[in-house]
Amino acid sequence: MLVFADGSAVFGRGFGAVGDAVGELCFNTAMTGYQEVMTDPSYAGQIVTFTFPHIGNVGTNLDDVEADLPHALGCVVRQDVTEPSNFRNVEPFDQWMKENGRIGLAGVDTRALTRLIRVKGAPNVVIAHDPEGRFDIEALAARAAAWPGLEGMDLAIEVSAKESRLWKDGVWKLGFGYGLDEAGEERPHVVAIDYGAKNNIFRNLVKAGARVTVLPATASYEQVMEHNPDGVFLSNGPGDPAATGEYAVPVIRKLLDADKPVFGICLGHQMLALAAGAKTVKMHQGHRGANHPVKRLSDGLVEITSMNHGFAVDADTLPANVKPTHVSLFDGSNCGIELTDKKAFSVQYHPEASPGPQDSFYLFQRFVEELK
Ligand SMILES: NC(=O)CC[C@H](N)C(=O)O
Repeated sequence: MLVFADGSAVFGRGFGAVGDAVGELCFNTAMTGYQEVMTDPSYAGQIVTFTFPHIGNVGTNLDDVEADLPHALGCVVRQDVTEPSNFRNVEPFDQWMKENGRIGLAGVDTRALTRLIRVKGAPNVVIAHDPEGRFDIEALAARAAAWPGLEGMDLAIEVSAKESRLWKDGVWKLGFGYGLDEAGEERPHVVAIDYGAKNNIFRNLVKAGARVTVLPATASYEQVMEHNPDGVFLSNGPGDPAATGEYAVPVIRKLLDADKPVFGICLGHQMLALAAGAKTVKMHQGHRGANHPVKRLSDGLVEITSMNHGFAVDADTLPANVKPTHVSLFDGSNCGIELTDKKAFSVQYHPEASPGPQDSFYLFQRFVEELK
């Protein structure tokens, strides 16, 4: 069941792990890519309602992962998970959820739940799974009420890579998998700061022609510079961008002062904006899906994008040297910036897709070409 802070509850049929977890309930409208969504570290602290009814029907595989583990705490789905039907399947979705300690709830009216989130905003809930049905609803509601919520919560530090490493894989090809990066030393060197990165971002940087070294979120300015980067990439990640405190924004400021080219995605976009002097705000329901239209302001072209964010850059707070470059056609919120006096730009959406359309792959090429 799902238990809300006010004591209301939604019942369904449990799958995956037995137990309970507290977090923010959000919804994602993507029609493909549930394994990528579940493993996206930006979903730490969240429970995902999938609006698409057939979740789990292609099972899980070893390739479609954005991190080593699922990071979403659980998921809520309409249909019961069926036998996997796909040549790439390795393990059924419900078993994969169970092995990874993630809770699933099926048989829920996900349309009603989504409407509730849209009206009331993303609520804090407990998801609980007990095959015997022994639920202490009052205690679970109290837990949901006591959870402080994502605003002010720093989660990037928890999911970030702990060690630095060289990234090797390129993008996935049918029959070949991810393949190895044959890149030589002469390729531009991107130091990617991992605040909870999705793997497909690094794969796309490699595909665009970069050599990629991944550093932990807590890497200091000096540690970044030791790797002699041609450019620095700021990754996506979970939690409140304004709560990343001392380890992120001050380092980004120093990188800008040193005129290092910077490219940021999602949390990285929000933190570049903070470093430039803008503010971020918590959104009512957030944007999560794989078909969000975004307008590129330079020429009016519309990109269909993959999105996953619950915070946004407040466009009214952008300083004079920060130009908005992209805007959401759903609600007008800021979706991209460029610093006019530095080589730094970022987008709120996910050009690496996974899941989603490939309209925005050009951004990786643009960044790597600039470094060349
Ligand atoms: N995908 C992301 O990087 C999400 C950024 C941030 N945690 C948000 O919810 O807005």
